[in-house]
Amino acid sequence: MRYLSEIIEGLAFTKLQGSADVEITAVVFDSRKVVPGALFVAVRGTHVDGHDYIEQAIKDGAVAIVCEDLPGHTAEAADFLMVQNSAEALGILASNFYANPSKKIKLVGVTGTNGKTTTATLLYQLFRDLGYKCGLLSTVENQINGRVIPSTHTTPDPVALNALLDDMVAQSCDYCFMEVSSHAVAQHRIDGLTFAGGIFSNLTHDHLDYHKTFDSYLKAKKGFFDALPKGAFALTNVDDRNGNVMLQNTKAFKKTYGLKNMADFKVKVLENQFGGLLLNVDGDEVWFKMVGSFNAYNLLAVYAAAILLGQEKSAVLTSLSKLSGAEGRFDYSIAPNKIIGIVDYAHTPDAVQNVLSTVQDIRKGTEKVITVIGCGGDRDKTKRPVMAKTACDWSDKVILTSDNPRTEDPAQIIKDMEAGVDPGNQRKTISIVDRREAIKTAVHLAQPGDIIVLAGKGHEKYQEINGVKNHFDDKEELLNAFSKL
Ligand SMILES: CC(=O)N[C@H]1[C@@H](OP(=O)(O)OP(=O)(O)OC[C@H]2O[C@@H](n3ccc(=O)[nH]c3=O)[C@H](O)[C@@H]2O)O[C@H](CO)[C@@H](O)[C@@H]1O[C@H](C)C(=O)N[C@@H](C)C(=O)N[C@H](CCC(=O)O)C(=O)O
Ligand SMILES: Nc1ncnc2c1ncn2[C@@H]1O[C@H](COP(=O)(O)OP(=O)(O)OP(=O)(O)O)[C@@H](O)[C@H]1O
Ligand SMILES: N[C@H](CCC[C@H](N)C(=O)O)C(=O)O
Ligand SMILES: [Mg+2]
Repeated sequence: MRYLSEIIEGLAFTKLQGSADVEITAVVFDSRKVVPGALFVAVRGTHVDGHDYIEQAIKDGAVAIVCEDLPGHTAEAADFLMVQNSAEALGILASNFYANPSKKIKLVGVTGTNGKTTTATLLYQLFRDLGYKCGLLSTVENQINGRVIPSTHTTPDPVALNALLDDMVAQSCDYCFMEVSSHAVAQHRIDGLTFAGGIFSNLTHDHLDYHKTFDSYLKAKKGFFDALPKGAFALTNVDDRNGNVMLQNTKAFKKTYGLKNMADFKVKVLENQFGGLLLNVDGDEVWFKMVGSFNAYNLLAVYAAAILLGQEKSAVLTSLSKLSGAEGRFDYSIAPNKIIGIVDYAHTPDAVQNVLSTVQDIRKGTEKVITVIGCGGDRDKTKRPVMAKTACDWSDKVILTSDNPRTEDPAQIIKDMEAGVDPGNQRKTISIVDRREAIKTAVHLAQPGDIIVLAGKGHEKYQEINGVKNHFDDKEELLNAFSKL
């Protein structure tokens, strides 16, 4: 329980009505979750306007309201505070409500189109191996010192986020490694947090349904670096064409990493096999369990961040060489008849190309690559034809299927994908709406030694169809089909 006066510290507002010193039991931005004594923040969303629920929130016991526009009639029962941007205010209010946990832990954020989960998870695994207490906020799951807390978003909303950080502080965590999605920056989910460092992985095509243009997607990512405080580090991938853009306006100290361009931290890929990567890291040759040269970037980012956080090189490399990263990323299994199956979360054109080009780099030569791929419904439609084209360009056979259709017609999503397939590649593709059947067919078509790539769902344990999440697990389906061979 805290007083309103404490929660609004640092918030720019026009006080309109009330004492500003009532006791607050919770900060809530969804009227359906209001409890007696709550502070309700009215946020304008993509579907509805939280301002329309102010009256309901007060009926349900809210004692204070933060809003951008005052409703026609204001109930005497509540304090009203008017702000310019409620979403921005929510970040500050949530941080204050939990007594600013991000200031009591070293918080490191990872942003970029691909590699966030891998990088954040490796950092979490590394620092735990080095003996620290840590938290992780990621797409796959959240964790506090090994305790798993299911995650619903890549970056949680500000209230959930601060509650998790507060829990980490209570569990004496030294570090928290978190993913920062572009939605989170644009929706102010990370406002009010104090970061010790930020890492940029890369920027390629994704989420244009939400950001509309690549430029505004870029601006969202850059916004994270612009807001980093002095004293934090801003670590960027200079091989990405937007890597330096991230550093343009940051107050944090700037550090770079890369495989190709001049950088503060560099590695060289010496070997790239199914068994892992042999890298030269600042003169030391080290084997890592992670597969694919894109993972050389993730490993380098993790290594660089660990050094910037004051860790010792040899201890970092020894620990890092043992780690295998997040679930469902280049996860491979071998069938009794030697078919290889790879489950990977590639759900952007660049990730599809990276995973498939890696397979091409490390396969022995004569084997065929069969890719099973779909695209999510109610998400960026423009990536569908590109992902299908990329899959065809890098595979011998492609089975176009469903990912999470959500509220869309799965057959139409597949049609959108088919539109991207070059005429010369059309005979390479088959379309099978049912993902389970698609996986079975891939296994059926494969000869010993062939490589099957199941792209897009990685760790996901469900398939979302019309608002219902049915149990579905690519790895389980793959192993099931293998067992029937
Ligand atoms: C498009 C998007 O990002 N939407 C997020 C947004 O919801 P919204 O703007 O649609 O909210 P809305 O339904 O219009 O409601 C507006 C406001 O009215 C309130 N409301 C609504 C109804 C009601 O009865 N009472 C009430 O008070 C809502 O609580 C909200 O504050 O704010 C919500 C609260 O933070 C999020 O849960 C929600 O995520 C949705 C579920 C989602 O699917 N988001 C995805 C796209 C996402 O965020 N992805 C990123 C990146 C993924 C990645 O690349 O890894 C992520 O970080 O996970
Ligand atoms: N550094 C990288 N560069 C390009 N592609 C990558 C990189 N790391 C991973 N990938 C590819 O992207 C997929 C997703 O990786 P990961 O889950 O780490 O990314 P993410 O940024 O967290 O994605 P999301 O936006 O869904 O949270 C992987 O399965 C792999 O195919
Ligand atoms: N974090 C990504 C997940 C996509 C995963 C894919 N399986 C899908 O459902 O589209 C997003 O929100 O775009
Ligand atoms: Mg992620």
